[in-house]
Amino acid sequence: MGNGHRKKPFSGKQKKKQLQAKRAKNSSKREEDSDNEAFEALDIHVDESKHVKNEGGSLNKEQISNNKDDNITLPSMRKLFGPSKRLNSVFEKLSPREIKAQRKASMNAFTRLPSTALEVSIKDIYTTIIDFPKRPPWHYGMTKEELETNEEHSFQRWLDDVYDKYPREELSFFEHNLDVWRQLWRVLEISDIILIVVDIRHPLLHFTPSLYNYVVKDMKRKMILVFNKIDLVAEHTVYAWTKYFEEQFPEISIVGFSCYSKDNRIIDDTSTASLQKRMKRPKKRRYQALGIKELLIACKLIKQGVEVNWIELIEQYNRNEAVFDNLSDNTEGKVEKIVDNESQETSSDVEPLDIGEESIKQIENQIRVVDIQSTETSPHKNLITIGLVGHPNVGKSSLINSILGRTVVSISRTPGHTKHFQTIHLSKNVRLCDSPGLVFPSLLPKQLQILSGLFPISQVQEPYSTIQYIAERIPLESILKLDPPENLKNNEWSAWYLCEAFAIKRRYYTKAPRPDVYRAANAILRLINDGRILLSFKPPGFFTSLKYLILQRDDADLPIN
Ligand SMILES: Nc1nc2c(ncn2[C@@H]2O[C@H](COP(=O)(O)OP(=O)(O)OP(=O)(O)O)[C@@H](O)[C@H]2O)c(=O)[nH]1
Repeated sequence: MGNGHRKKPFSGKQKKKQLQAKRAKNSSKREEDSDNEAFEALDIHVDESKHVKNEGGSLNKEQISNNKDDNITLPSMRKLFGPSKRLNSVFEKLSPREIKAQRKASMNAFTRLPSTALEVSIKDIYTTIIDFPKRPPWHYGMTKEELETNEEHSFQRWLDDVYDKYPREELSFFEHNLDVWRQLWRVLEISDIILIVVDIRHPLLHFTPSLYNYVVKDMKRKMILVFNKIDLVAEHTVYAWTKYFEEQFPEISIVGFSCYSKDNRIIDDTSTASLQKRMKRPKKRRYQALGIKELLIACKLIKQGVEVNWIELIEQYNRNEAVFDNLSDNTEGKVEKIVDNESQETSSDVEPLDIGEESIKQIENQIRVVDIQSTETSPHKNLITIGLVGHPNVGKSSLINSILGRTVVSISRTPGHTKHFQTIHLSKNVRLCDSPGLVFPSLLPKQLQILSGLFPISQVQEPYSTIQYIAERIPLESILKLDPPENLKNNEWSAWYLCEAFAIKRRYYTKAPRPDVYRAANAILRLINDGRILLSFKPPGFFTSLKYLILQRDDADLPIN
C-alpha cells in the first residue's frame, strides 16, 4: 500500500476459478509430460510422479437413460457437468462388466495378422451410416428460448432414435453434447467451402459419409478433403488413398497437407519397426507446411460468386512471404471469435496458449458462444468462408496456424481441444473458420476410435483391447524392444504381457508395487497417436499393388512434392 499499489480484492469465486484453471492446465501438462516420457523404452528418463488420470467428461448410459425416463431434457444433462463444461465433449462410459471382460480377454495370446489386415475399405468401416443431428428449421421470428427448446427436443429425439436403432455395445463413442453440435451447425451454415480434415494414417475413420452426404448432396456446398499429417507416411500411401477417395467420392477435391516438413527417410511406411529411430519427437517444431498452394488452388477452382484474388494469395505464398500477415489491410490474419450472445463477431489478438487467470473471463465469454440469433446464418455475398470440420485431433487448428505461419489458434495433442469456432481472415474476402473436433456416431469398433486419436487417451477406461488390436497388426514387442516376461511361453504375447513388459522397462509401478500396466498401455497409445510408432491403414488392394505404385511413382502426378 505504501508503494501506491492496492491489492485487488479477491473473491472466493475468483479463487475457485483460478484453481480450476490451474487444475486444467496441470492436467493437460501431465498428459504432455506423460507423452514425453514415453518413447524410449529405448532410453528416456522416467518421472514416477506423473501418472495419467482417468478424467471426467464422460456420461454413462445410466445417466442418459435416467434422464430419458425422468423426461429430463438435455439442458438438465448439462447440469451434470456444470456451466464451465458447457462445451466439453461428452461420451458414454463403459460399464464395469465390459471393462472387466475386455481386460480379461487382453490376457489371452493374440495372433499376428498378415499385413493386409491394415487394408480397410469404406464398406468395412461403414457397414451402416448413422445420421448426425441436424439443426431443426428456424426463422428470425422465433425467440431465443423457442429456438433453443426446439433444438434441445430435436436433439433428444435424435439421441433416443440412435439408441433405439442400434445396440448400445456396437455404437462407437460419439458426441452427446448438443452445444458442440451447435458449433458444427454454425460453421456449416456460414461456410461456402467445407474442408474435411482427416489424418492420412486412417482417413476412412475420419471421413464421415453422413456429413459428406449432407454437405455435398443436401446443402450443395463444395467440399475439399484434406489429407493431413502426410509427413507421417510414405508418398505411395498418400497416392493410394487419393486414388481410392477419388473413385469413391468423385464430387470432392483432395489435397495432401502437412504442417511440418516431410521426413525424407520415409520411403516405405509399411515396415514400422525399421522406422523407429526417426520417431523421437523433436523438442520444438516449426510450421513448415506442405500443401498450402495446392489447398489455395483447390479453393480457387471451386467456382464462387465472390471476386477473390486467389492468384495474389497463391503468388504471395509462392514468394514465401511469411504468410499473409504483411498485407496492408488490417483484416489480414485477423482472428475473430464469436464472443457474444448478441451475435457480435469481434476480433481479438492471438489466442492465448495457456489457460491462465487472464483468459478465464475470455473463455467464459467464449462459452456463451452459441449465437443462434446471429444475422450471419448463410454464406456472405462478398466473402468466402472456408470452414474446417473434422474429428478431434486431426490437425485443424495446426493447419490454420501453419497457413498463417504463426500460432493464431491454440493446439494440443489432447483431442477435443478446440471448444468453439473462430474465424481468421486470409485476405479481405477470404476467411478460414476453425471448428471444434466432433465425433460422429458410427458402428466403428471403439478400439479403432481410440487408436486413431479421436478420443482423449486420458479418458480411455480400457486401453488393453486397443493395444491388442495394434499388436495384432504391428510387432509392438520388437518396436518397443521389450524383454519377454518370465512366464511367457512359446513367445505367445498377449496385450497384457506387452503392457506389463513396457511398464517394467519404463519403471512404471503402482504403489503396491506392481507394474503399472494401465499407465504403460496409455503411454503406448500416445506413441501411436503421435506417429512415433507408425500405424497407418491402407486402401483395399494396397499391398498387392504396392510394387506397381512404387514403380509408377516417378511418372505419376503425385499429390505431394
Ligand atoms: N506430424 C504431424 N502432426 C500434426 C500435424 N498437424 C497437427 N499435428 C499434431 O496433431 C495434434 C492435434 O492438432 P490440432 O491442430 O490441435 O488438432 P485439431 O483437429 O484442431 O484438434 P481439436 O482441437 O481436438 O479439434 C497436435 O499434437 C499437432 O501437433 C501434421 O501435419 N503432422
